[in-house]
Amino acid sequence: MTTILGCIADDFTGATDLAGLLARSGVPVSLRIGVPSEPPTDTAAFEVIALKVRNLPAQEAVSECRTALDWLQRAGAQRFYWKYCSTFDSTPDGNIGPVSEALMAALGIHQTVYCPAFPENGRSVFMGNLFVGREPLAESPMKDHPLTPMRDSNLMRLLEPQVTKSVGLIDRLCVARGPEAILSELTRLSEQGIAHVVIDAVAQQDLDAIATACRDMRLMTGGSALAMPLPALYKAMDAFDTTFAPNQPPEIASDGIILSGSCSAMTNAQVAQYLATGAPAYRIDPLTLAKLGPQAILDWLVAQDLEHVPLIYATAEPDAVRAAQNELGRTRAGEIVEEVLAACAIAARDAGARRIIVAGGETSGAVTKALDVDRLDIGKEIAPGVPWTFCVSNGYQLALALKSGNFGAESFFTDALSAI
Ligand SMILES: Nc1ncnc2c1ncn2[C@@H]1O[C@H](COP(=O)(O)OP(=O)(O)OP(=O)(O)O)[C@@H](O)[C@H]1O
Ligand SMILES: O=C(O)[C@@H](O)C(=O)CO
Repeated sequence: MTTILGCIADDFTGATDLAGLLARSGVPVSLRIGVPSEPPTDTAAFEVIALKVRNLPAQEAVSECRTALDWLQRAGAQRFYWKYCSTFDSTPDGNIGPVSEALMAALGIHQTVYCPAFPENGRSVFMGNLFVGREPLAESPMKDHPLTPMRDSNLMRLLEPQVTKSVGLIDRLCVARGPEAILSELTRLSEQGIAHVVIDAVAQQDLDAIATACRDMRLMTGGSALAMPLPALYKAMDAFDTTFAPNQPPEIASDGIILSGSCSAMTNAQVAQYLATGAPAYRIDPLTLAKLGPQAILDWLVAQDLEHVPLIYATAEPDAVRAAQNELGRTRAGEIVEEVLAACAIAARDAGARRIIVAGGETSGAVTKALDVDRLDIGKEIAPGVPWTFCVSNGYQLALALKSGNFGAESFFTDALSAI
């Protein structure tokens, strides 16, 4: 099937989030892990390429995203979506802005929109400021993120140092007037040379209006929720054939493992709640790991009964994360944890785990790469933005749930296990 929308996601949980929200419309969605080495065949109407580029140097991120764009263009896509985090995770160097500008240049377009709002998960944008629940981004737990601490809530100020062209805003007052008002404001801003337009949205109706206004844009950028209305809009435009057979989820054995590398406030609460169930658990201390290596963790894992779905976690409160980073450096602390959780995923799979739950985007990237998975099928949504996915790793059929740090209820881990 010719691809209608080609999507590039900057991390793996972001990719499953986007694929899950697109799949809510019942359309065929294919999720590729990394840019496929083969030319496109057997493509879906909606293709999502999961990359791990959020924390790379900007030039490397740009180069990977350009390669993804080329593949999606070869799949026939005419419209594209650049998916980043609903909490706009980035640094002054990027990578949201540099990738947008590179994709715009490659597509020969002069304007795009930015909207990370995801109202179902409490992310809203008002007067260009991003809120997490009722808190401005910079006052939310995101201020302590281990890799991209967010210390400003204003999306224009966050984006400006990342791009070379001008940044503007379409505010909620305009969005509330509907798609035509949004379109004419985009045109007015374009005439003023504004290339990067942040758009307010506090509710899904706002995102529906923005998506309607922008449905013909060659490149949109944002969180997953802005993309969610696109399948229905394209169907209404007769942009693709809507007859297809839905996939049947495979039967998956119940042995499993939970690997948590996210240190978000929500993951801390989810880990605490899972520990309270009495499930077997191992806490990774990055300082001990750096000193003694991973063997003790792997030995513990192979001694477990995977029917009880053990939890291995480095999840910690901000003070403990800072202490590890002060000693090891931010990048090294992150890397050694990701490496050991990736090694645990392989060991657990080889010991019979068929349900693997991973918390954290970078962590999910490391685990999925280690499992050498190249494609995920999208299954049932466990929580908004977190579907079960299915894949084959080393000949084994696995179910993977890749949970964004902040998503899911406190009972997420038990919710996931009972949703399959
Ligand atoms: N105790 C710890 N000390 C220092 N770094 C840690 C610790 N535990 C985990 N990390 C690192 O913190 C980073 C967490 O990022 P990750 O993307 O996995 O989670 P997240 O940001 O909460 O998730 P998402 O991107 O989906 O919102 C990883 O690189 C992980 O290895
Ligand atoms: O948008 C989000 O919050 C998530 O999909 C994500 O990108 C987490 O890394």
